[in-house]
Amino acid sequence: MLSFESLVKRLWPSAAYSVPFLGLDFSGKTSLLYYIKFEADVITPIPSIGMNVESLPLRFAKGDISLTGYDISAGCGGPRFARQMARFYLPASAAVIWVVDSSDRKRLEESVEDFEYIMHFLQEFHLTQIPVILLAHKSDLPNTIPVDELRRMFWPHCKNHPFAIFPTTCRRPYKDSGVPVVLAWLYSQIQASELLGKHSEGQSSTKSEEQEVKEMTTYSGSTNKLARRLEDFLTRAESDSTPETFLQQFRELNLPAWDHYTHIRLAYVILTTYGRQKGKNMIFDGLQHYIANSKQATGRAFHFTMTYFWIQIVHFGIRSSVVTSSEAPSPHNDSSTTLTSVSDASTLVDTPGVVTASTPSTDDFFRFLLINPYVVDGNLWTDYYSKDVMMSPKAKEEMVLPDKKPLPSLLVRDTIRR
Ligand SMILES: Nc1nc2c(ncn2[C@@H]2O[C@H](COP(=O)(O)OP(=O)(O)OP(=O)(O)O)[C@@H](O)[C@H]2O)c(=O)[nH]1
Ligand SMILES: [Mg+2]
Repeated sequence: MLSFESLVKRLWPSAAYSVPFLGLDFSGKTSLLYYIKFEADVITPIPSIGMNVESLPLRFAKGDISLTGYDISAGCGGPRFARQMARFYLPASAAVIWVVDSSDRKRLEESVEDFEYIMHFLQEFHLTQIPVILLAHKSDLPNTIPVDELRRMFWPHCKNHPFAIFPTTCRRPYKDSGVPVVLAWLYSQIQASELLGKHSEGQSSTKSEEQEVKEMTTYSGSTNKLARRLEDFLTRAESDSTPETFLQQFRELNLPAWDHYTHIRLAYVILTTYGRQKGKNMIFDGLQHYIANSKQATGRAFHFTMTYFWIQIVHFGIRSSVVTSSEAPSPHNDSSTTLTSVSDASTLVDTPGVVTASTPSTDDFFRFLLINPYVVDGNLWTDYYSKDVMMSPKAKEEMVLPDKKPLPSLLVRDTIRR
């Protein structure tokens, strides 16, 4: 069984303080994350799936601090997906940032309800020292909900957490956006908890591993199907063979299993090792060969659109897993680019003739799963395709576009990166 500490160490390998941006969909989490990173409103976000993870090196008069900011979106797994995933991510947080779209009164109750769930979770896990920051976001818009009203609604759920509420916006110059005040408060809280020895390391290590495991498995709110599947995937990833052995097994028609986990790992290992252009063809050809020649896949037929769909989803997830410390010019940090990720993004560029292969480690796949938990959902395609379209003879033979919504766009992801 996996402990929180091991999960988090693999997810955020550096020593940075991890800070999740949580809140309802459309509240502005992704916008804020990149606004902080670039000190400017430079991205056009699309509804996120999975997570966006960014290094945020911050500079203050009293010293520097490195945060790993990430937003967990509701994503493809349904509106409750993010909160069901909380148990995997929150225990090592240095703070929790809850984003409210203060211009949206209609969804206020829903936001309070989800916030209450997260607070309840923190209580249950005795994570009561974690500072909680509520952002009354989109403060540039007219008729926003007054900060005092938000305080009255949210604060009672905060119990003993250090709590603060700030209006913020990404639509004003950085210095007038409210964000610098938020970060200064966060910095002071982290400093204070360092002095008192209460940083996450101390918080989670005060419990025995046995106690953690028991709580993980018995917590009433966290028993949804996808969370259990993620746990199952992570457990399998713990004891996987090396990527080289795995590829060898694929070539020799001798994979350990023929199931969703194996297919996702296959796409991941091939795309990260060979890049998208070459990898995509290897997956198409390799799967057709496997299905035609292996008893393991007896009765299965190659499905072109389904295969393409998963290549796209896994490729998108690989892009999301790249954490950089300063890959774009940031006023926080002007040192040269350093990639600290599972795989250098350049391995994935479709540039003919250029193959900058790098075989991922087993840990990399583990981390990929944590950042992109939605890939565990074998029915994810139903978010994009109707059954009639996906199961049509045409879709089995050739690539058919989704009829419900467009596939996640790699171009948008790349725009964010620049
Ligand atoms: N007026 C205004 N709009 C904002 C602000 N911040 C974000 N938005 C817009 O709000 C919308 C939602 O922003 P996102 O950053 O995608 O929200 P999110 O919480 O990440 O949404 P999901 O990924 O779906 O969970 C986008 O249209 C943004 O441009 C802001 O400060 N002011
Ligand atoms: Mg988002």
